[in-house]
Amino acid sequence: MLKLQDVSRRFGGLQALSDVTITVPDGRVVGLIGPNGAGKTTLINVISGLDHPTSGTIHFDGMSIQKMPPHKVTRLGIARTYQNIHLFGEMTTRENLMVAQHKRGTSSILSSIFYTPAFRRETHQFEAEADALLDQFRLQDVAEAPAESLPYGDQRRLEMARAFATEPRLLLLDEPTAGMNPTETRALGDQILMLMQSHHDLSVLVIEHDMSLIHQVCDEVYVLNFGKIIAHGTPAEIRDNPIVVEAYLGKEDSELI
Ligand SMILES: Nc1ncnc2c1ncn2[C@@H]1O[C@H](COP(=O)(O)OP(=O)(O)OP(=O)(O)O)[C@@H](O)[C@H]1O
Repeated sequence: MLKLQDVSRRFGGLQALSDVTITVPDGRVVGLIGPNGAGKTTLINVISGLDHPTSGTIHFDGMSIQKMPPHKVTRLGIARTYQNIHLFGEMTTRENLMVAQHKRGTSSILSSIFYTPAFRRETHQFEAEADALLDQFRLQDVAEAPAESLPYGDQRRLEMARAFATEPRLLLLDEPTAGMNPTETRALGDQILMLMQSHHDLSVLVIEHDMSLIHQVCDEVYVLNFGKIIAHGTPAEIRDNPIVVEAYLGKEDSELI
């Protein structure tokens, strides 16, 4: 379980997060919505160790993580995707997955140079797991293609598969459907639901502007506005909440439906 308690992040004079308290229980999909500039990416950055809160605490399974660097947070079982795609473009789809798997590998550099039995076993295990991920994320047909040559929707799915290759217990998704059409968005929602069915302990925190995805996958939703949580509830409760509607209608680019 992830628990943020009174988390604040100030950038100079700008209060990007202000006393944010949220919980992501095991086995649940929690949505985070809010107008542009509300602080959503900052929130995912402080959870994943890319940034740190100015004050407040973050606990994952009871362990304090608010000062941890990103690689330690990943090792604890928290993985993320980015709003802008962060793939290794010249590497193949399969290689992108295997790089992520090696983050949890135990073989030393020496064992790889001498190609020891332990190193070979680990490599075979990673190859088998990469095949399973390619299958699960419907990327078999593009397994040997450079990531940069993939259609946009496939690149987004590969980002999610690569985060999943680290075997996370908490997946942080930063606008996973950005730039997708409604059919691709629906398919990505199905993908998240399938992951939840096959991995009962997995929890997901998803930032989204697309309310159809929020309704499709989320058990509960938090709404952030000017760095503050202004509402929390089921997707239906959030849709009907006048405070939330006002926060969005106050913006010219209101996208809440
Ligand atoms: N490193 C930084 N230095 C200074 N200000 C920052 C920094 N990162 C974010 N901010 C500011 O913090 C506020 C929150 O930004 P953030 O990117 O978290 O919002 P967001 O809700 O993710 O927005 P969007 O939906 O547009 O991605 C914004 O005003 C942004 O300009």
